[in-house]
Amino acid sequence: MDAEAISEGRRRWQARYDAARKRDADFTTLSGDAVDPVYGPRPGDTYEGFERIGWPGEFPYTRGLHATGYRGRTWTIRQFAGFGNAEQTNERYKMILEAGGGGLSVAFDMPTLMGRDSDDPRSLGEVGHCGVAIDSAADMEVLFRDIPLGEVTTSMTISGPAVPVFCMYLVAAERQGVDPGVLNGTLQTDIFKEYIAQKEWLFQPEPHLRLIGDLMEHCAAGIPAYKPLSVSGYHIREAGATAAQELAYTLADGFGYVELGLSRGLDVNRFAPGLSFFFDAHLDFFEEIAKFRAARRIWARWMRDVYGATSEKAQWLRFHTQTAGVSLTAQQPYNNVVRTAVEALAAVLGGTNSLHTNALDETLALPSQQAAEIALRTQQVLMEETGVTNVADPLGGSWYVEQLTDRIEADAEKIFEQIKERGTRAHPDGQHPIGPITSGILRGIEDGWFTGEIAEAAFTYQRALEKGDKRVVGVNCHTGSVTGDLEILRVSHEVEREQVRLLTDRKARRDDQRVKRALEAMLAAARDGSNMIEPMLEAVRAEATLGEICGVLRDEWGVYVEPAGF
Ligand SMILES: C[C@H](C(=O)O)C(=O)SCCNC(=O)CCNC(=O)[C@H](O)C(C)(C)COP(=O)(O)OP(=O)(O)OC[C@H]1O[C@@H](n2cnc3c(N)ncnc32)[C@H](O)[C@@H]1OP(=O)(O)O
Repeated sequence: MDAEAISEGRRRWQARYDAARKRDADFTTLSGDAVDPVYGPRPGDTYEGFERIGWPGEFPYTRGLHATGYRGRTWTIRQFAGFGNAEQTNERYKMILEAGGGGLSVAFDMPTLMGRDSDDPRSLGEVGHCGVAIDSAADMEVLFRDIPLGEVTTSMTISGPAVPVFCMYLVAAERQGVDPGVLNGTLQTDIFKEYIAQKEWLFQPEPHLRLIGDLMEHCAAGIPAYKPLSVSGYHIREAGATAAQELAYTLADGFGYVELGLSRGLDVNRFAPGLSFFFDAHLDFFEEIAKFRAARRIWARWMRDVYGATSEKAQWLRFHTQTAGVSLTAQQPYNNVVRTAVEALAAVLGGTNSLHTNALDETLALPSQQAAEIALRTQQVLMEETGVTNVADPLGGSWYVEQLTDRIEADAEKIFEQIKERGTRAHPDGQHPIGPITSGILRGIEDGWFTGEIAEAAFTYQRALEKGDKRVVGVNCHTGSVTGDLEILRVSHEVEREQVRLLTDRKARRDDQRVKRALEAMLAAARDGSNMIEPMLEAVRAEATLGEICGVLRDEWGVYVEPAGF
């Protein structure tokens, strides 16, 4: 790019920056020196390929979505939390908000994640263990007691039964007197990554995608600020994928949902802002920063050039990051605070919009109160003390980071080609039921391609670790010492007994006929192809349980069985 074009871009950025609101904060260095909000080539310099880097706040958004970077708004501190029953988790949320957490993030227990009630025989021993137990709208009400749903943005990590859980959230808002139309938050929903990596699916992919389409339609029409999909690379990475695989599979999944929206006749500029992303921040500091920068650039380009998005928000890739759970070690667990801080810094330098930092004891149990607080404070130390919020994309222009960004982008593009090619093999006539990328994803799930590729990458890493080529402190080098007693959070089995008692009591008090009629109406919608959200909401209002709703749909659509692979 020639010097004049670079200067022109800087002038555009400056105008945007000047017009935008900045936080009332000190943006000087620790020594008191002024720093610019962004740095770029010196006046008069040329820079080949600068259009791929650009300025924060403009296409292709490599350097961030906002001209002001974190000077306008810092990232959201969003700590993933939930355990025991709704009452206990509600207490933890109040602690998080009081300690300065910017938003909430619900972790559900395994029965809830699998669409089962607490009294289901398969739930035995799991109720309230890896998250909070939610059986019906009444639990959701307790979960958010004294927390104004119209004001706090809440993320819910749930995918198989995302839609009925979302309906419970809407009903909890109604019961608080909040208009559901003003809700802002995120539902994970992303089912592709369940088939690809995390394996918490319920139904066959096709009917499940139809249900997601209903959700997208409902939100685009009536809950404009809500993000009904958090397309997740985190679980793909944690299963052993490389950085480029994490990026490519996740963005491809995102393209799949865009194709789903388009196939339903929705306006891309209206529904695409409802797609957000969720990535892992692993330990290779620069590779992770490059991954985040490449993610924004690829997404913006595909959204504009392939899917015809013209509005800024429809081209934006917004993402939440969680530090890598898989990088934590049970050995010398206090070192995990350091690992998490480094990973969190990579996320911030990569311009994350929202962040969860893991607690040091998470390889052993759910976080204790103290470990959860240290994790939260880690973000606050980065935010308040280090100066990283002063300058947008401070590593932009680094030869290393720019080349890594280009390389990861090129690797991802190769993977998109492989996915597209699988789609062509599935539908050689070019008649894709949803879209070409979606056909490729569905074929890759069906024939175990994604799982195989991830397993291969995980195996390669494990072999390198065992040979000692890759080193982990406390595990295969510098072992011994740094011990100490950790307080371990244990969830009492009493929680399960109490939850089952509550559920039995609620079922005895509800109007069973109303529940039956509502479930039948929902089934009728499942069969006639009409949007299922309203009838599902009606069932939830009648206190139909999650297990009942998912049970009806399981019977109708069948459960998914994974193909065996070696
Ligand atoms: C591993 C575990 C498991 O499975 O067990 C999990 O999955 S845990 C998974 C947990 N998942 C999560 O927690 C997902 C969290 N995701 C989210 O919160 C969202 O989807 C998100 C990534 C888009 C972040 O949303 P957010 O509200 O926190 O942050 P945003 O970036 O959207 O910022 C909020 C508003 O401020 C605006 N804003 C932000 N920065 C600026 C700036 N510098 N200048 C001007 N405006 C700004 C945004 O445009 C937006 O407004 P406007 O909206 O008007 O544009």
